[in-house]
Order: sequence, then C-alpha cells, then structure tokens
Amino acid sequence: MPAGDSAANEAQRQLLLATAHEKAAADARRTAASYGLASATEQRTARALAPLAAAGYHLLADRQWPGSRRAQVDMVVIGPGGVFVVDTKAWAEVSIVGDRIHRGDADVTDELMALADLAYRTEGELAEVGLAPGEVHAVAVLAGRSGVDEHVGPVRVVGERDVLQLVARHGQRLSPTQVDVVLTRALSWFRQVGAPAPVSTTLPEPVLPAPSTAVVAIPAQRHAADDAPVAPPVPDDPGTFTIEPLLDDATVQAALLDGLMAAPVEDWMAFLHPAQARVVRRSFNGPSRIRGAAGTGKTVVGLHRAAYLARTRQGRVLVTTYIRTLPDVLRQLLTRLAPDVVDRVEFAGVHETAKRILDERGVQHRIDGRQITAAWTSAWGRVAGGSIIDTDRHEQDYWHDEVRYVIKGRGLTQWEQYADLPRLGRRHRLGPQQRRVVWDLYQAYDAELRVRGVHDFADQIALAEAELRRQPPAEPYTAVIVDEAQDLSCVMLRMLHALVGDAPDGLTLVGDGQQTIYPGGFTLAEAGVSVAGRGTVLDINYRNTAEILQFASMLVADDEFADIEGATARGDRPTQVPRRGPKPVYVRCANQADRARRMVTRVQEAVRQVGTGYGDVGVLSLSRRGVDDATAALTAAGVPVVNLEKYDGVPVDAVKVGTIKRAKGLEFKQVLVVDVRASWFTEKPEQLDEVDRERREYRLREMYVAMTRARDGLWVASV
Ligand SMILES: Nc1ncnc2c1ncn2[C@@H]1O[C@H](COP(=O)(O)OP(=O)(O)OP(=O)(O)O)[C@@H](O)[C@H]1O
Repeated sequence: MPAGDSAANEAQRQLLLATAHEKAAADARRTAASYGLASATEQRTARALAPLAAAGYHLLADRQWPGSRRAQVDMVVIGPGGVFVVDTKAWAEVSIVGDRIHRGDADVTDELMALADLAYRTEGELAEVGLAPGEVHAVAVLAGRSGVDEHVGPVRVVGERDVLQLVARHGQRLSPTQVDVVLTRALSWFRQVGAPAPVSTTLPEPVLPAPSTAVVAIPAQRHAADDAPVAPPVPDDPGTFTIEPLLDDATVQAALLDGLMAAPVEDWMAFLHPAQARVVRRSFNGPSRIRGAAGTGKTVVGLHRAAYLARTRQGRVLVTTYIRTLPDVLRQLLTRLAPDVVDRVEFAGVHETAKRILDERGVQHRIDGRQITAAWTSAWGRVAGGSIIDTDRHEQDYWHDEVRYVIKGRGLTQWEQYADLPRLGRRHRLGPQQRRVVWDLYQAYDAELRVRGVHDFADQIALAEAELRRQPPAEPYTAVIVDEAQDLSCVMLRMLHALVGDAPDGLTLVGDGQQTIYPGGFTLAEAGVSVAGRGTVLDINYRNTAEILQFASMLVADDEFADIEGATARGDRPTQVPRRGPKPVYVRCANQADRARRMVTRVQEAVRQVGTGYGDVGVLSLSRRGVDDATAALTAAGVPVVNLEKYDGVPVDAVKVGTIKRAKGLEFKQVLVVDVRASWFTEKPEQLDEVDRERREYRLREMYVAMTRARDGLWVASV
C-alpha cells in the first residue's frame, strides 16, 4: 500500500473515531442531565418525607430497582406504618380515568404498573421474613402537586405535599423490632446504587473503505451546534415547580402525631410467620384447603388471604362460615387488618348467603321456627314414637340430627341413597329396619313442612344450591373463603363451590377436623370438590400456652374423626407451642350454687390481673341453660355480661357468656368452662358401647374447642 494511502486511511480512521467519541460524549451529557432532573424532583419528595425519620421511619434513597441494572427506585420508606416504594413523577396534565392514568393524551398507566410490579415482588421478598402482604405499598408522587389522593390499580397516586400524611396515616402497624427485621431484608433487596455508572472509552474500531478507493471520504463539515453542550431535557412541567416550603411545621407535626397516636394493631395483622405469609400469597389452581390444629393461625391466614385476593383481583370476595355471628367478628378484624379493601370483602354466614341467593332470584322460602318444631313433633308422633328407634338410648335430638345433618345435610331424596350410606362419624350402627323408620320419619317431617308451607334451614341451603345449579351466578365471586369449614354440611359446601367453581384461588376451605362438633360427616369427593395437591398445614400454635393445650389435648388424645378428604384422621398436632403460663385449674364443685360462687370469684380474680378486663373473659357452657345460669350469677354479682349471640367483635367491657358452639373461632385471655363431667377424664372409651362412645366423642370435641379458646388462663368446673 503506498504511504499516502496509508496516511489517508489513518486520517479517515481518526476522524471516524472522533465522531464516535463526540456522539458518546453527547449521550453521556444527556444521561447526566436526566439524572440531574430526576434528583431535583426526587429531592423534593425526600424533603417531604424527611420528617418521618423522627417517627421511627427509615428512608432509603437512590436504591437499585431489583432486577434491573440501571433503573433506580427513588425512595423506599420503611417504618411503623409499613413499607412504601415511592416513585416521583414530574408529569404535567395528569388525568386519571378509572384505572388508567394519562399525561395529556398519552396513556402512561404502564409506567405505574412497573412500580406496582416492583411492590408486588417486594411483597414476596419481604414475606420471607413474615411481613404481611398488605404492608407493602406502591406510591407515585406527582411533583409539585398537592391535594391529590387517587388510585391507579394497586398504585396510590398522591401529590408531593400529600405523601407525608399518606405514610403517617398508616399508624403503628409494625413494632420497632419488626421494622428492623424488614429493614435488614430490604437493604439487601434494594441494593445501594454505589458503583459509578459504567463509563466506557472503548469504541468499536471504525470500518474503513476498501484501499482501492481513490477518494478519501472526509466527513461532512460539522455543524457548530453539535459542539454545544446538550441542554438537559426540559422538565415536563417546569411551571409547576415552586420553592416555597413543602409543608409548614404545624402540618408536619399534626401528621406525625396522628401516626404516633394511632392504636397499634395486633402483631399478626402486619407480621406473620413466613410460612403463613407464603400461604397468603400462594396461588392454587383450584379449590384449596388450609388446615391445622386449634390456634395455629388458620383464621388469621384466611383473613389475610381474603385481603390479598381482594387487593390483587377484580371482583368480590366472600368470607363465610357456618356460625352466624362469626362473620361480624371477622369483619371487625379485617377493618383493622386491611382498611383499604375491607369494603370489597363480603362477610356473611352460610345461611345468610343462601338467603341472599334466593332473594336475588325471587325464590319463595319461609323459615318459621315454631312451625318447624311443630312439624317435627307431629312427624315423630305419627311415625317414630314407640317404634324401634324410640328407646331410652337416644333422645329425640339424636334422630333430629340424623335427619338434619346426615340425610338433609347431604341432600338425600331417595331411600336407596340412605339405605347403605356409610354415615361417617356416627358410631351407632343402624340396621335396615331402623334406617327404614328414620327414612319414614324424614318423609313425614318433610310432608309436614310442606303442608305448613315452611322450610327448615337445611331446605334453605338445598334450595339455594339447586338454584345455583339451575343457573350459575352471572357474576361469580372471585374467591370464597370458608372459615371453620369442618362445620359445613355437604350441601352447604356444594352451594359455596357453585359460587366460584374450580377457578384458581376460587374456593379456600379453612378448618380443623378435630373441632368437628356436628354429625353428618362427608367427604369432599361427595361434594364434588377436590383439593388434591392444594393443601397446607399450619403447625405453630400461637394462641394457647403449652399448659392449656396439654390439658385440652388430653380430651382428644385418642380421638379419630372422619376427615373431609376421605380418611379417618387423628388431629393435627402443632409442632411448636411457644407460649407458657400457669396450669389450668380444675375444680369439682359440691353443687350448682357452689359452682356459681366459685365462677364469680374466678372472674373477679382474673380481672384483677394487669392487662385483663371483663372483655377478655369468656364463660362457656355446653347448654343454653348453663349460659343462663352463669349470666344470672355474674349479673347478681355486679359483673357486666354480654351474650355471645350479640357479640359482633366491637370491643366491649363485659364478660362474654355463651354456648361453646357460639365461641367457635373466637378467643379470650381467660376462659371458664362451667360444665365438664368428671367422668370424661377417667372413663375408658373401650368400655363404652357405640352409642355412649359417639356421644362422648362429640362432647369431648366440644370441650376441646372450648378449652382451646383460652390464651392465658383456663378454669374448668364440674358439679
Ligand atoms: N403470626 C402470628 N403472630 C402472632 N400471633 C399469631 C400469629 N398467627 C396467629 N396468631 C395468634 O394466634 C391466634 C389464633 O389464630 P387463629 O384464630 O387464626 O387460629 P385458628 O387456627 O383459626 O384457631 P381455631 O381453629 O382454634 O379457631 C390469633 O388470634 C393470633 O392472636
């Protein structure tokens, strides 16, 4: 190659390299300018949030966006009110319509959804240390704005002058220790933007023209403007920026004070065991089951899951249970646990749900307690009185339960279905003749109801279930969560299943077979529901002390029950019972007056303890009669009392008195169980016949439910 050619080539190469360097420099300036702009708006958000440091908050600025090498998170705020992932937007002409946000004509919703996605992933990460999912919030701050408080999907959109109040308003949800745990995890999740942005001086070697080309290509004359520093991009809406103080001192102090004065929520409302937090967020491709022994946090997980599903899905969520009064209590809990979504969750007992379905569809039904009793009495008199089932081994109630739970609970309408039914959970075997009489009794009772033009509660469920089968709901629920699912009848379960079908995360059954106190056991297969591969077991008892649990467990040590998944099962045993306390007290009373006197004394002693008020005490009985007696004795002694039938979860300074059936799902610091039988602790079940064994099993399970309601203290009396 001639020397001149070589020099020309080198000149051309150098010129091309120079152009490439200039372009790289211009790019770097542009990037620098955008950092500068971001920091100006972010700094204002940081200034707005800074006072939170005085209220126990940690502000993490300039953190890496997890999963991205270049993107940053403007600010992560962690403190007593939870975790806030904050992104500042210098947007002008913002409008929000429904779940979409616009800048001028441009739909910028996707930009906020990236933030929502980050909050969602953060929620999963922090669930690993137990932070409840609802405690992570995605917040978009509009620079220069005030008086804005909107939602775009899961993202809260506020003005820069509103963000402090938004955070402070969350109050005291995490304890200082929990904040530390979350902070530690968050520091490794949101890594510091420490390393300088990579600066590369390496440019690709320019490709030169072939040597044969005679003409040396000289780049075109550069334009003078190309040398000028690149101006930072114009802020989107510079006109909105002002430099007056963001918030005056009084406003800041009022906001912080509001947050500091807020009543703390219970531990489990914001912080769970990681295993619980995982179940809350877990996705199941169909109906699922959460089981575990008493006090292992099943209801807690069920409630968190209701909030989580309401927050992350469209549509309605139903929380239901057999016990009429429990949904009100659960609603009260969710109001504090997840105030943001409580309006999207419906709470209704199973019967109330059935009634709503029938009312909505105009199906006539009439429930009349007196007429139902009259129908039963008449049918019994005509068919069963004096028959082979009318013996002194069973009271009429046994046969009433047989009809109500075993037959009607399954929706049986043909004799053949009953003739050789396994009757799960009923130990007293019935021969063909006895079954025949029972069937005749059922038929007569049914005819009596029809003649009187009334339905009983089992009919109400069957009608609703048939109605849903005839015409599935136009707008199915997104999710139905059933607490105390072991109390359901087969038809109840079919009805609830029909509300959601097999949709992913549609049906969640929460319960404990050990606490089965109603006869009529059935399997999920009979109800057409499968939870195969979608079961979870919780195994840490958070409620009871080890002493209380040990005492209660004695009652059910050998108990076997018919589990809804098909097998005969023994109760789940918790692997950990971390709480310790005094031994339960068992007193044998000389007579009823003696029991009443001792019970009142015990209540008075209990409320003398620091931190225990009348509202923390539950007096439980097997029978309504026991409830009436206890109420009378306490009232006579001047102790305020509320019947559990009337308790709706709103704190009340009165001893709660009720039947054990009404106490299901509840808990009290101190529990008094007023009518155990001494023989239950001593008799040998194998020495009893099947009739007595069956009766005893149900009684003991009921006692087990009663005793496991106690958090700190248990007092048990027999006469
Ligand atoms: N992660 C947790 N941290 C602290 N306490 C917890 C936690 N989970 C549950 N608890 C406590 O344990 C108590 C029992 O929880 P929960 O009522 O959900 O249990 P359960 O399994 O539904 O009980 P049961 O079947 O006996 O009704 C709760 O009231 C709560 O006080």
